[in-house]
Amino acid sequence: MSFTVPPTAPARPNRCQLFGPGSRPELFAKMASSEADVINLDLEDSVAPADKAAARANIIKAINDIDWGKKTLSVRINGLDTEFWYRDVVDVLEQAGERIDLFMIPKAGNAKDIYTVDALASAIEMAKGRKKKVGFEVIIETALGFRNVAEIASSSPRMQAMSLGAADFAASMGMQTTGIGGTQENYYMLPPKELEGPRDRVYGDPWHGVTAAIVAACRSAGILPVDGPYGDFSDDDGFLAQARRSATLGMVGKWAIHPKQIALANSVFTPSEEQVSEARAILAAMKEADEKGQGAAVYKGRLIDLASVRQAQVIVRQAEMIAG
Ligand SMILES: CC(=O)SCCNC(=O)CCNC(=O)[C@H](O)C(C)(C)COP(=O)(O)OP(=O)(O)OC[C@H]1O[C@@H](n2cnc3c(N)ncnc32)[C@H](O)[C@@H]1OP(=O)(O)O
Ligand SMILES: O=CC(=O)O
Ligand SMILES: [Mg+2]
Repeated sequence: MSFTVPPTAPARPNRCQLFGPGSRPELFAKMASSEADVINLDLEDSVAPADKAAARANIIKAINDIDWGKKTLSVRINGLDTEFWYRDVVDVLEQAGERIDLFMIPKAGNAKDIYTVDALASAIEMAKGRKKKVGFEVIIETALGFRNVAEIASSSPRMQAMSLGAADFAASMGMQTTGIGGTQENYYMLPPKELEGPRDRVYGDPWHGVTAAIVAACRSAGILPVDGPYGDFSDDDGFLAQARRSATLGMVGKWAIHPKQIALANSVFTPSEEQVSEARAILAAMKEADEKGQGAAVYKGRLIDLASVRQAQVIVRQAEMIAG
């Protein structure tokens, strides 16, 4: 290990973040009774400009009136390049009670963006005598945010999580797609032409680079890396494939933009019984090896050592944290 020890991420489940437009208050009670760990009430891109004020009022009322249970409750504010964001922060922090947990800051470009919202939130919290400091989560969804992902992740003690926003990210990067996340038709490789046999397409993952960058930034800053939206909510298999790739790379959860995606996300980001018992078996085998004074051992024909212990602990800790 480096002498620099990264802080640990918040120990709370974040397997699924369910979004709903602030302009559709009829959805709020359904969101509260869902199986999502995190609720994101949206003031940004799912709310038309003419509806922003009404959506703010809806969200303030919902924060105050609805029983959100143990869920993490987050409000996505508008981007810092708009005329809306300051009023989102001011109205919510002045008028909503302490039940709100997080602001989600979209299109984060650099640490100064987060500092700006931090300064405003801090002033309001002091003025209003709020006891609980609101936390922050951000979306990496621009080329600038991708470039500055590490400074954004460690920009404020309020930071708790960071999501990949595939739709805006694609737009900002100039990617040739209108799909929101997942496999892209033209992102493929072919076997070398010298090889015999059919040249079937092998699809790559166009989100791999930014996903790995987000995970590294989050893990070294002690915050939670999260995969964002999968737009085609009629494609369960596509959602599962995208979520499994993110989970394999270290993300802890994924957004749902429709309630049918909640169970899919929860299934991927809850370690399965097989994964947990395999991890526990590795820990037991290493304990036995340790008692014999060995740092490495053979488990089911493969090497395990102290790194395997750390890998197994990730899965066991995740399962225990989710079980509560
Ligand atoms: C790129 C980004 O920024 S993504 C993040 C921002 N986007 C969003 O927040 C969009 C969130 N999702 C939605 O607004 C909606 O789900 C839509 C527009 C995609 C589809 O809405 P609908 O056409 O009403 O969906 P549909 O008819 O399939 O709904 C089925 C049921 O789920 C409910 N439902 C739909 N969306 C949600 C939701 N987000 N949360 C909770 N319940 C919901 C409906 O009310 C309906 O309930 P019912 O069976 O009791 O009548
Ligand atoms: O905000 C989310 C996105 O994908 O864009
Ligand atoms: Mg976006």
